[in-house]
Amino acid sequence: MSTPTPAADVAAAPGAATAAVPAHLRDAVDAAKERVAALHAELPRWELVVWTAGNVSERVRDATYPDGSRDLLVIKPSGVAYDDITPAAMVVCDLDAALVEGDRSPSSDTAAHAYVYRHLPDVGGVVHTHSTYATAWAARGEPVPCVLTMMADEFGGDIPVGPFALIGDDSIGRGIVETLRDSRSPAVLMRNHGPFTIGKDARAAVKAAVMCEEVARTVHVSRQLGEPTRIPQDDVDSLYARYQNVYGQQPAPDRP
Ligand SMILES: O=C(CO)[C@@H](O)[C@H](O)COP(=O)(O)O
Repeated sequence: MSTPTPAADVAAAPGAATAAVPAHLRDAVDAAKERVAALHAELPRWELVVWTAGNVSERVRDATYPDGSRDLLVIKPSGVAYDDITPAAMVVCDLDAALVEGDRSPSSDTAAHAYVYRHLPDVGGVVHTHSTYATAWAARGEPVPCVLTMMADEFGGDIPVGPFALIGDDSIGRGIVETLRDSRSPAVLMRNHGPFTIGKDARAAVKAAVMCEEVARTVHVSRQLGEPTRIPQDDVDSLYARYQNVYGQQPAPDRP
């Protein structure tokens, strides 16, 4: 098995790739490019973004380094129209956000995504949108209160607000991690910016982004009618446990 080239050991011109995708990760990276490109199409389909706003990434694990230090991420290039997002257009970076493969600048949120992968090892997908209702809550700096069974199911409580952070470095990532590290919620509303969601893979993070917008909208509408009622914590816990462990199709039991 070939040893991956550490990005930091290879000098390169600014903006150029600093390392190649290791041969043993080639198939996994290509498969992730297919998934991530297709998932970007879900953002406009669910009306979570306008123009080129928003981004999806997925972690590619390198099992030869179980500490995750050589994992890669696949993300879209910055400022590219959703219609032009194809698997071949995808960009590969290491978890320091250095370019590994691709001929365009990575998403402006790459450092934020990379920070999340570095600090939350179970996270395999990250999504950022500017979906209208979730972003409206972010603009107010107010968590979405857990007043719906769908919220208890998916988020296990309120959707929290993260700190205001400037775009471009890992400040957003730090805010996401410090807010979500001890939360069951896979979504955080970054103050004055918008939702960032996480999941075991990119698809799960996209689902969390869709659900986040849905409940932000419903709770907002409910508020127009009066103050919605919180679900008691015991019921939130019970709903969350059922949805996370029982809901949907369970694997078939082993047969003798
Ligand atoms: O809000 C931001 C920056 O955080 C982004 O969502 C941009 O709107 C899209 O950036 P790219 O992914 O195209 O660089």
